[in-house]
Amino acid sequence: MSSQLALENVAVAYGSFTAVSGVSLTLESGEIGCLLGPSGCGKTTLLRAIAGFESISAGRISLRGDTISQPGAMLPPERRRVGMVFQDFALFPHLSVARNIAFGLAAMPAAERQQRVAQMLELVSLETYANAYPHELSGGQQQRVALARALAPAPEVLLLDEPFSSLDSELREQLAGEVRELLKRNGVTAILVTHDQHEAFAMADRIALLRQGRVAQLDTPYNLYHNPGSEFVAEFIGQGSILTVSVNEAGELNDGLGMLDMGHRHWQAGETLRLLVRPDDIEYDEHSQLSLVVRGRSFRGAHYLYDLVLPDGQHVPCLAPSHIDVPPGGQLPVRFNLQHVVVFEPDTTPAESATA
Ligand SMILES: Nc1ncnc2c1ncn2[C@@H]1O[C@H](COP(=O)(O)OP(=O)(O)OP(=O)(O)O)[C@@H](O)[C@H]1O
Repeated sequence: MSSQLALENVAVAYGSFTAVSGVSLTLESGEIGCLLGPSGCGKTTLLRAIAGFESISAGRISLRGDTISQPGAMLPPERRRVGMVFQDFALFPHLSVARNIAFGLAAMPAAERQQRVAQMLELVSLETYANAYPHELSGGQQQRVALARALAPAPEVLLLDEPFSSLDSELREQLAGEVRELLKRNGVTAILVTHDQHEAFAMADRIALLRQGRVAQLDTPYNLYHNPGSEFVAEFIGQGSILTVSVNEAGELNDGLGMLDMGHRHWQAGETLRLLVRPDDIEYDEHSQLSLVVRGRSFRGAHYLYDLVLPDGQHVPCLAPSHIDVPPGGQLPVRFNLQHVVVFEPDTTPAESATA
């Protein structure tokens, strides 16, 4: 059976500049995907290509097996059965909530339209706001109206363009979780664009992390964090440091501290490796012989995130309970717990250019 949405080897060019190339990904029915990445990596360009606002210069985009974009041919946005929620919600200020939601249903007979609007109001729990105007609603409520409006025509895929960015940061993660619940409950296939990994984690089943117009890794949130395939992914996702370490004659890793306990893993003597160390790979241990200098720290409520200096000058993060209160310049006794860390071969390839 065909995927709900499939991108095969898609490229998008603006004149001679190739903004996106070689992008392949599929979404199955009811799946929530995410395009994540730093500013300028091509997220919006890809979303616009899926919506039909941007033509593609290579590859194919299809919805349930039907081609909607290929070089030189594209179905116009209004014929794609794609719904869109914009960054600023784009509600019509002079229309009531109900009329905003009814906007895309002009072709429907009036009675059916009214029923559909009522159903959408219920879906987003705004039944009592049908006659309110957008300015009378909170940011979160406005967003639910935008969602209801986009879902009203029953699109085959819902596109969400940075849907939480105009809301305050406290609300964002909570809303991302709520929107996920709503979409999952209703079996909506959706794709979200964001540069915020917490939003991506809270909403998506699978994430395509983009770098300079290409997919750096397409994976579950768990794998992106725990099994990053490259240093770029490791540095973009979560916190951590990448240490340069050498392998000694016994095949063990040595970083100037003595040996790092890596469980049963061994490497070729003489090699240099890059090791991803996450804050939870280094634990506070009051009995440890090893103390590291505190370079800085930030308060996280239950924890301090410490920035510690190794004897050779490299830094490592460490998450310690916040009652362990060592100011910068002090020494924190720690233990390395590196059984699950990720090791990279040295990355000598220069960053790829997006321009083909
Ligand atoms: N209309 C355009 N004409 C020419 N270049 C463009 C156009 N739109 C985007 N670009 C370029 O294409 C690249 C990708 O842009 P895009 O807006 O897709 O990135 P993004 O990942 O969505 O970034 P942001 O998170 O900042 O919105 C950038 O280098 C951008 O400068």
